[in-house]
Amino acid sequence: MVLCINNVSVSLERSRIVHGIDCHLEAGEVLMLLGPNGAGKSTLLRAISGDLPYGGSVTLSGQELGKWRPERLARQRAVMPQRVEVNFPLTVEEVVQLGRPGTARGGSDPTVDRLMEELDIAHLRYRLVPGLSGGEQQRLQLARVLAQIIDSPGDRLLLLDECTAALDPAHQQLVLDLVRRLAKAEGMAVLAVVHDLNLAAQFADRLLLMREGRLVHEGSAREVLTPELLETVYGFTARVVELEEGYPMVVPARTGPSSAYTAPWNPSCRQAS
Ligand SMILES: Nc1ncnc2c1ncn2[C@@H]1O[C@H](COP(=O)(O)OP(=O)(O)OP(=O)(O)O)[C@@H](O)[C@H]1O
Repeated sequence: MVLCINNVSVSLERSRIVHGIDCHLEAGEVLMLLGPNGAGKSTLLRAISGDLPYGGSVTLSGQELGKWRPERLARQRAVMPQRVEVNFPLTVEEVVQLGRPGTARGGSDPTVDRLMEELDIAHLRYRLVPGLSGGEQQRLQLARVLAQIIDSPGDRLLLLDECTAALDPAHQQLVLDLVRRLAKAEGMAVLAVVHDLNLAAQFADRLLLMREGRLVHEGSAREVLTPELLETVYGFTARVVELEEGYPMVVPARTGPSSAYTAPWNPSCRQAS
């Protein structure tokens, strides 16, 4: 088991934000964490990232996080937080290289080149980071965190907090496809906070649904993305349709003034049973 979270709780300013979460993650698995705003997803991720103190136990490869030597841990666990501000005048290539301690700055590194290609930032290689668009910055930060662990021996854990929030639909697909391919090909374990239920259905092996700091449901997309659970957790009325591609899709129900919009009929969709 790469990651074991046992009875983890987090308190901030004397308020309990995360209440006794249990979950585990195996090599090659992609687990996505869902839930409404304020559910405690980022707080849980920050605890696993070593950013916040927690109660309970979090082990990586069987060893409690606090017992890892920081330099070893940095080769096994990489974290992409929700917001990364980069205001210093480094080039795109230099920022990706920050994830590769030991590689000479300016020296050639095939892993850096490959990640820049995969994340569609190779053409920005010599651009200074402060001038990049939000989506370009987000892809760059993912390249940097992947560079940190991609070729480390042993278990690797990738923690992503809304890593597609600034991306257009094509780049959302590109990024999550890469993350999933790396999980399957390299055995990386991935825990990602996402808001887009349909991206979660498409790319996750398992979903974990949180509300008010507690785990509400865990399972496959079909088990978690049900109209009943979505209504209970988000207060959101939706239909769930089964796609021919083999995963479900959530379609918001038309309510109120927005009902003027009529979605085009899609013959590849049929109602989930
Ligand atoms: N330092 C803090 N002190 C007190 N409460 C905090 C602190 N930081 C966060 N919170 C609260 O903890 C709750 C959970 O926040 P968190 O950022 O983990 O939620 P989230 O599920 O990631 O939400 P979102 O989807 O909006 O990003 C929120 O109600 C937030 O206001």
